[in-house]
Amino acid sequence: MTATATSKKIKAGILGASGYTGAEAMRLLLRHPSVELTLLTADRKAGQSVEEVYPHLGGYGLPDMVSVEDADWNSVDVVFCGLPHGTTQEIIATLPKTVKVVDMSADFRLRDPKTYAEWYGGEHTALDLQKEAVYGLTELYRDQVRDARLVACPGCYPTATLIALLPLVEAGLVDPLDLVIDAKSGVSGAGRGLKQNTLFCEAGEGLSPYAVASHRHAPEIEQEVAKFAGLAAADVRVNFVPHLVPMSRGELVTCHVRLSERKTAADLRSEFENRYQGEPFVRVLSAGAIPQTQMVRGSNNCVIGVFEDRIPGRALVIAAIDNLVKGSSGQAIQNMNLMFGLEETAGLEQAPLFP
Ligand SMILES: NC(=O)C1=CN([C@@H]2O[C@H](COP(=O)(O)OP(=O)(O)OC[C@H]3O[C@@H](n4cnc5c(N)ncnc54)[C@H](OP(=O)(O)O)[C@@H]3O)[C@@H](O)[C@H]2O)C=CC1
Ligand SMILES: CC(=O)N[C@@H](CCC(=O)OP(=O)(O)O)C(=O)O
Repeated sequence: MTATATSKKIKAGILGASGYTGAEAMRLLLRHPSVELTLLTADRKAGQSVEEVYPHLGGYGLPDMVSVEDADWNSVDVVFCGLPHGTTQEIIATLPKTVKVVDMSADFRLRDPKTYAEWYGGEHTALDLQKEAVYGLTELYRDQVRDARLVACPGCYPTATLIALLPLVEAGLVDPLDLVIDAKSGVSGAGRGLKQNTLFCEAGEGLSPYAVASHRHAPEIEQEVAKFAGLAAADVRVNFVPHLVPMSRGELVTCHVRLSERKTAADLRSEFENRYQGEPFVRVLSAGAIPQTQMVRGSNNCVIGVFEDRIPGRALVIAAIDNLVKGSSGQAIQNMNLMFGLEETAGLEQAPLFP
């Protein structure tokens, strides 16, 4: 179904609407010219109104939250999944094939079932769907996303990291076997569920590295770096360390790269300028300008800066996104737009919120 083929609005459901990515998807889709929200699901909050769960979204006439068991799949053309890992695959497997799926969880991102089982604590239960899924890093997979029924949106850290690295790896400008990624995220990246490390007293006024060199986004980044470098995934290992930062949203990655012979930071900048020219949501900053999370807050934008390193033969690429927009719900809507033949930017045009 394309928007040009029918004037009817696309009927969209959000599974996991009571979570943070679900709330952000609701906020963005409320302004989407071609989408009507017809189904919202929750687990513990099933039966509650949107106003009860998210007071800031009250008064927009959204449907109440229902459990997945009570969902009417005939009421939707597409579902956005903001569900925990493992849960999505079970639920999606029961859906009619006519419903398109934009998944924000990690269930369909990893192509190798063994790697999935190793990092996500068990066998995948919907391998046929995993094979069908297209990796939804829109800027790099646009053509495949257009034709997909099931899109697996990248994790928030991989989104920023891969936008910053894949064009350089593909062009042979940096060594794919020497990538160090120093990543920071706002606390909403951990979801709305109660967790000790995201309590105000534990996350506030401090900076905490976690999952040091053992985060499940490392194999996802390695999968894509390997693909774009023409290597086997098993041969690529990246150094990836995430940090929790006391801010509600935003994400920034500082990527330390080794330049290929005779290449300079200026070559990296030229590659980005060529590659991302005309991209509606990726902005390569002018030399010297420093990416900050404040530049992208509330928007679907990704800003990138390239810097010389004092160590000869090395450079730094810094990228910032909003984890709840480009890092999840915004990118998911960008993908949905392509899947339905809409303007890629529909519903996503808002400028960043500052201060
Ligand atoms: N937060 C972020 O920045 C990003 C998150 N993601 C991924 O997106 C997904 C959603 O994340 P987020 O919104 O932060 O998570 P939240 O924890 O905030 O929300 C999870 C949602 O799933 C529902 N849910 C939980 N268990 C079940 C179940 N067994 N059956 C049906 N529904 C269930 C919850 O319902 P209820 O509240 O009623 O219990 C809630 O609506 C996760 O896979 C996450 O890793 C990806 C990129 C970025
Ligand atoms: C701050 C924080 O806790 N962030 C989450 C990443 C959220 C996300 O993008 O990832 P997934 O969809 O892969 O879960 C984490 O590190 O687990």
